[in-house]
Amino acid sequence: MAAAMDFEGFSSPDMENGGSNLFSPDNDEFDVEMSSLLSKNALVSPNNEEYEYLVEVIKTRADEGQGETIYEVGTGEGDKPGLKDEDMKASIATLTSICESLDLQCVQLRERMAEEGKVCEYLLRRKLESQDFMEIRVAVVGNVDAGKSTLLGVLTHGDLDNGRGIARQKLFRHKHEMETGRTSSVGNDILGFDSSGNVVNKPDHGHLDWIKICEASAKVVTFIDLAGHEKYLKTTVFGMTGHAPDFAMLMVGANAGVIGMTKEHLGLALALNVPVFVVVTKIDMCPANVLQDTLKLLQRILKSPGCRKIPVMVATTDDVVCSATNFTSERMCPIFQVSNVTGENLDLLKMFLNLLSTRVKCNLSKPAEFQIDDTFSVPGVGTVVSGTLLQGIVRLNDSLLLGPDALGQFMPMVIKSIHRKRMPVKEVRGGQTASFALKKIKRSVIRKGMVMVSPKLEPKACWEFEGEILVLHHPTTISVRYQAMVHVGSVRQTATILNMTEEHLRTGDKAHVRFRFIKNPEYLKPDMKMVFREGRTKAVGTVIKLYPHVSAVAQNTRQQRAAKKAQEHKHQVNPQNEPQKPSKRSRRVQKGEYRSSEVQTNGDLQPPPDSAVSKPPT
Ligand SMILES: Nc1nc2c(ncn2[C@@H]2O[C@H](COP(=O)(O)OP(=O)(O)OP(=O)(O)O)[C@@H](O)[C@H]2O)c(=O)[nH]1
Repeated sequence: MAAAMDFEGFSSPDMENGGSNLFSPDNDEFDVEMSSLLSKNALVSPNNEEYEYLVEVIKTRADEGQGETIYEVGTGEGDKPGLKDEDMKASIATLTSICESLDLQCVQLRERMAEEGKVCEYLLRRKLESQDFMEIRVAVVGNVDAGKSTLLGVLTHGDLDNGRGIARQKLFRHKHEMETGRTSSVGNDILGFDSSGNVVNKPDHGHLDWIKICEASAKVVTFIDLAGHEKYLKTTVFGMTGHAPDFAMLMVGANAGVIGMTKEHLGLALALNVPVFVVVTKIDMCPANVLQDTLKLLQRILKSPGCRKIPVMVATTDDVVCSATNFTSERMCPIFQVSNVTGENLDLLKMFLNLLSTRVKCNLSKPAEFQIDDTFSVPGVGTVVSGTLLQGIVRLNDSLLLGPDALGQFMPMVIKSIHRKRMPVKEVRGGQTASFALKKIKRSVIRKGMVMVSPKLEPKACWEFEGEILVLHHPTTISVRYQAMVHVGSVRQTATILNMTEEHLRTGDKAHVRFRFIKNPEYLKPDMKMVFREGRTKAVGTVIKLYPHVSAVAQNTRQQRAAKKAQEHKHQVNPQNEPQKPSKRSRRVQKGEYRSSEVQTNGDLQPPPDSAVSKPPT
């Protein structure tokens, strides 16, 4: 039961989502007597025992795919692919009945003729409660004017563009963006799909109600719209690191081609291990020869030793199913050609987005770890932080630690309310983005790069860390004491090179480098991907070692004041009961280290009660 790969030069029997063979003998629960389950006829007329086993297998696959899987009917181990019409009918009936028992929606994706008959692929997607939905994050990158905002406007609002920027108007957030037509900040737009894969976005007078979209969706794709202009590169890098995208959508204007920041953005996605797919826009206004030149150059760049990608042109629904189910393999790079004005091929792109499955394994059993990417002050609510829950589960009223502050300390805080895509919820799970309202925390104490973690993690901040880096570009040489901006997760801070394994680094060099943040200690973890940049200088790499700073948990100021007051009160009531530790000077006086003339009669130098000096000071 393996999905066939139609693409030249690319065959991956070991696919992560669709077509993976769960009946393989490696499966622990595999029973040798059930070898019939490996056959393409497994679903034709299973007996009770076989049926139960099939239910279990499909349930496991759906669980592993966070609620969905792609299932192929008509292929089997050692069999020539294809089923006769009658057998296919019986198989589909069995599959439908299994899906009903598991509350899965079963939608046919494609049917093809193989050697011995038909092969069909189905999307099995769990029908989720209105409060729950799967989440995919797609970073949208590409050079200025490639059509990023326009495509997002068209996809999320359903109306085509006029070629003069009408679709993007719905997305701009700042007045200057309206005036210049340029995106400058990280923006989010959502596209919801129901369990059958239909788009649920229904704008009301141009306005999208996020809560309605989420309630009607089984899967929500969040687009992280990043700026294309070089002067906003810092924001773009932050979007790619701080917003933890599952995929990157690289946009290329067909007529302009691979220009400006296109290669830069592609390199960034590659460095951060984010799988990329390409969307070539404006095919309605581009002469055929120019389009061909753009596609040729694009393919050449993707195949080059620096990228090592396998470009796949997506032109049919078959191509969509194959590329979506094999996309997480990271080496494959699907290429779409669309027009935001005529709508050509937008259906293929939507189908592809609907089939994408999240890359991030959400470790729900691990202690919670939330990466903050923004803060807000909401009237009547207070301080709100937004970001991504990297692991664990966070529920209402949970106590977490917020930090690190400038001293590297973490402050206890309580979750007052939770929103997912503006919808109030009771909990959020690993891999999902959310906003939390925090009890009694001022917005001014929070900065980007801070985290909120479970106290079980015993978080430690670090001023210094070691990274294994590769210099992608530097006009001269990098040496010790060089300073540049480090991006790791949502951390964005200047760091100095303290030392490194090479004396100097030039373009193309690799080294182990020890960095020190200049302003605040930060919460990092080994294996995080990092970008180190300043102007045109760029290095990418991985955090390999941390030098942890203090691991203190700060009391919040109100608690501190209350504790201090209680202490003072105790002393006033009966100061003799709990003598204070004598000062260094009074201890010396006690030991006769000072001459009597030096002894003054202020309280500090009064001989303390015996109990306080019973032990020699250490
Ligand atoms: N004819 C045609 N015009 C398009 C298409 N897509 C976008 N445009 C036009 O191209 C121009 C630029 O599009 P934008 O969406 O602003 O480009 P962008 O990539 O978001 O640019 P930045 O936000 O500055 O990074 C607008 O005038 C759009 O109307 C298309 O498929 N066909």
